[in-house]
Amino acid sequence: MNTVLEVSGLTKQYDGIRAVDDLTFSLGEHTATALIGPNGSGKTTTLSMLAGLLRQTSGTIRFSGEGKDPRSAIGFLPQYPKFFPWMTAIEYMELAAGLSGLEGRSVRSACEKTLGFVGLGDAGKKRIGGFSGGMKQRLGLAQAIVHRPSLLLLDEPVSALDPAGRREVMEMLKELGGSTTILYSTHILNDAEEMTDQLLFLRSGKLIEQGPLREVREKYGGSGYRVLFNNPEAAERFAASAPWAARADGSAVTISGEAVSMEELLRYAGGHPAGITNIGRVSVRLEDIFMKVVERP
Ligand SMILES: Nc1ncnc2c1ncn2[C@@H]1O[C@H](COP(=O)(O)OP(=O)(O)OP(=O)(O)O)[C@@H](O)[C@H]1O
Repeated sequence: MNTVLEVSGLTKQYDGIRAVDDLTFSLGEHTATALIGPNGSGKTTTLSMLAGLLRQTSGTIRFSGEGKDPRSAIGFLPQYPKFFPWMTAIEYMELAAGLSGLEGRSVRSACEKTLGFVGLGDAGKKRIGGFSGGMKQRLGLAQAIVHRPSLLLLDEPVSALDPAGRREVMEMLKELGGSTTILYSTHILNDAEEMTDQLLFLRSGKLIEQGPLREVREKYGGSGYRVLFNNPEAAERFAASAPWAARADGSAVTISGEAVSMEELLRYAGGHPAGITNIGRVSVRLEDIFMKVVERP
């Protein structure tokens, strides 16, 4: 896979605080990477340096589009995009398109098409001052993608949205992911779980865990099975007599995916069916992994 961005030893030192500390990672072409970490862990500072808005104290950022004007190759959505309330959405888009290097007669249609893509097709002539928070967030995304960047950096793209808006924007990002490399920070871990090839965990400016979601998941508990019973006693009996390690919790029994295959489990359960109401697969949630990673010594 081609590498789009290579970051090595990236560090940002402010007076008295190392906001970003020696980050090394790379982004493969057309992959989506979630940058996650507690408040103040350095996500915004990292994205700002990658977007070229903030100079690093040390370290290197190598972008495969080097040589090209980064404004035309990178799209950036800040955490709190700033708008001129007196401008209409289409005027703002044309301004953003110009700053990204788009010129000529196609600019207007690119802006209209992008507004349509983010669900603001009918709002082009409306003033931004009258937009809801969700509409502004969509407009922020639209300005970041109007020039079809090869690298899209998004700082909390969905945090300001309601659940329906979040879903829509995540679907848009998935669609863009087919042709763009995306790095986004988020606190909404359910969403990250859906659209992540790679995870980067930051804590106090340091990258303390990274890797493909599947590998990180395996490392922090993996996947397994949950057998549900119609009463806790039946669950206890099943867990105590099962030939593999099984943990009863109320009316449920959890079994590690490493201990047994689904086929074996079903065969065993068929011979010991007392009280069983459901058998399913479960995976450790990203939220649980997050807590383990950030609380790790
Ligand atoms: N201009 C600055 N001067 C001094 N310290 C700063 C500056 N900008 C950020 N910091 C500090 O750097 C650290 C990282 O901040 P940053 O905003 O990058 O974190 P974050 O992970 O994006 O947080 P959040 O999730 O709350 O948005 C914080 O301790 C912050 O106070």
